[in-house]
Amino acid sequence: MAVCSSMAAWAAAASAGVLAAILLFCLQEAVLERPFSLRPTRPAKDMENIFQLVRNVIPPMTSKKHKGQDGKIGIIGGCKEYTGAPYFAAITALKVGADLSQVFCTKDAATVIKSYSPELIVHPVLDHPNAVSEVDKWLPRLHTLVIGPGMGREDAILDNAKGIIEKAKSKGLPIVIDADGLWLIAQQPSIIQGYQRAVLTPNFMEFSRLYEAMLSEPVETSDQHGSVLRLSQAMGNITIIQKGERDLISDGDKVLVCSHEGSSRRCGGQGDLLAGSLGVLVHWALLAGPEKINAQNPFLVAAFGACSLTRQCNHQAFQKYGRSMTTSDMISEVGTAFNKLFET
Ligand SMILES: NC(=O)C1=CN([C@@H]2O[C@H](COP(=O)(O)OP(=O)(O)OC[C@H]3O[C@@H](n4cnc5c(N)ncnc54)[C@H](O)[C@@H]3O)[C@@H](O)[C@H]2O)[C@@H](O)CC1
Ligand SMILES: Nc1ncnc2c1ncn2[C@@H]1O[C@H](COP(=O)(O)OP(=O)(O)OP(=O)(O)O)[C@@H](O)[C@H]1O
Ligand SMILES: [Mg+2]
Repeated sequence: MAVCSSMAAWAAAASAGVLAAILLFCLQEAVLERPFSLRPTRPAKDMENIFQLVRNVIPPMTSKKHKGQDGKIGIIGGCKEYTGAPYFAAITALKVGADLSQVFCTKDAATVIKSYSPELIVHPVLDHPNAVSEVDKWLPRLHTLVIGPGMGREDAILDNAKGIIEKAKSKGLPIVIDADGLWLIAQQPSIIQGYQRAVLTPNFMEFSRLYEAMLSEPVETSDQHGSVLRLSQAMGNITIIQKGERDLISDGDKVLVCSHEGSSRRCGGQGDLLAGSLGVLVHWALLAGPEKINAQNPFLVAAFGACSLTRQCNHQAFQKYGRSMTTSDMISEVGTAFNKLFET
């Protein structure tokens, strides 16, 4: 770190007090530059090895398992305009290690998404008159629901999504809400408020919309930690990932910061990859049980894992493709990124 290496030159001229101030500056910089830093309301020791906690929840590969045991993820999204987003989320869930990935989209998006990949099970039901009951039939066979990628904002679809969320909550299903699912939540926060088995994954714009809807004031950009903490508390301690240059993750009690190195490439679809990976990690973190995660909030552990993985995929893909990198290139990196972060 440049400022620290030139400290020797400074030492000759600086008094002990100034030197102490420079040391403090370096230490602070070092903390902020770590892959994560923590601003807890409780002692930092309990989340120190957050990476290890993520590793602890990854299920072992054994011959004793049957198809589906490592994860059955449902994606609610996909419409005429957006077919890539649900595909990105669904295929990422499989690449992270889920066994089955199902997309529930509108009729005219289904053939398109099916054409992207034979691995996905695609249901053309989201604009069906009985969409809610059609999806409800599948909920008992899913571990996590990811709502929003490419869902669009048509009133009829948003109404169906609201009904699907109610059904999922009644079954205690963990729910990731992203993209246009967050548009719905900003209009009607009570749909999810207080449901602590949900994780919200807003980008800058989605966070601002939700924050203003819940706290009736603009986001305080100079106090990012406080803002994500306050929004989580206002939502009833739902876990929130505020995506950005650094990802801020809060359950209303703690704030984790994921600043794992990514790149300066901001192509569309990266949030959809994050949402799909989060769907799997939430299932694994809940399945692992409290002893594997130091009795921490499983949604915090899963969120940190998904943020780190997404940024690592970005970093690896950018190394290869630079400015021409796309989210599809990132998806090709999921296996090696996951292995590098969590299995070596
Ligand atoms: N290939 C696809 O099918 C894709 C579909 N997508 C879907 O598109 C729908 C709308 O998503 P959007 O993210 O565009 O909608 P938003 O309403 O969140 O964002 C609208 C616009 O805000 C701007 N913006 C984003 N971050 C910003 C920042 N930090 N500061 C200032 N402006 C910023 C961007 O230009 C963005 O398009 C969602 O359903 C999403 O899933 C996207 O995920 C991208 C890829
Ligand atoms: N300025 C930045 N520097 C580094 N990484 C960033 C930056 N902004 C966002 N990211 C990372 O990019 C990923 C996607 O965040 P982004 O804000 O683009 O989500 P999004 O808008 O929902 O994406 P999508 O296009 O899929 O909807 C996250 O992993 C986030 O950490
Ligand atoms: Mg998004």
